[in-house]
Amino acid sequence: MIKIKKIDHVGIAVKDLARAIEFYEGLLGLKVTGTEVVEEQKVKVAFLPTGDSEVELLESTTPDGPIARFIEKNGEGIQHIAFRVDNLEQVLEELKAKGVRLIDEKPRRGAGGARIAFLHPKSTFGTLVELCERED
Ligand SMILES: C[C@@H](C(=O)O)C(=O)SCCNC(=O)CCNC(=O)[C@H](O)C(C)(C)COP(=O)(O)OP(=O)(O)OC[C@H]1O[C@@H](n2cnc3c(N)ncnc32)[C@H](O)[C@@H]1OP(=O)(O)O
Ligand SMILES: [Co+2]
Repeated sequence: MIKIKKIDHVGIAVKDLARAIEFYEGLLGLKVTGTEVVEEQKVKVAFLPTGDSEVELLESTTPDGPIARFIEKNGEGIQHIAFRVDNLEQVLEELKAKGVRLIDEKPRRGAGGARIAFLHPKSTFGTLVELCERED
């Protein structure tokens, strides 16, 4: 039985990370707790906690990465929602067995040492879903 623990983060695609941070920190009063480049995903990210969940701002590091492609098609905005789970491998196996289209069959390395995997929006009623497992 799959158990979603909480919304881990909401991923927001932006063109200019520094300028987006000026808004989220300067005007909304959130605080960046870490920035990091995740090469495999071709992104530079910043995390800003909001209560029990976080905002993840994502800027593309290349013109052909998933964030660049998303912005090209849709403009800036919410690109994915990430749910926290305990046993990612098992969750992926279970969803696959039930016919859900997985983008990642095996966990990949995400920001902050998390293990992550994406579900295809065609299988999730239009939202790109990230599953992630990490220490609290
Ligand atoms: C660092 C890490 C972390 O948190 O630790 C992250 O978050 S990394 C976050 C960035 N990394 C990722 O997003 C990796 C997973 N994403 C991907 O593999 C890709 O972006 C896909 C989701 C498969 C989309 O690929 P691609 O852009 O090549 O395909 P496409 O444009 O032909 O899109 C196929 C269909 O999916 C839809 N589609 C594409 N991206 C979407 C999105 N973000 N949300 C909802 N729907 C989306 C398109 O509109 C299209 O529908 P129609 O056919 O109806 O037009
Ligand atoms: Co994410």
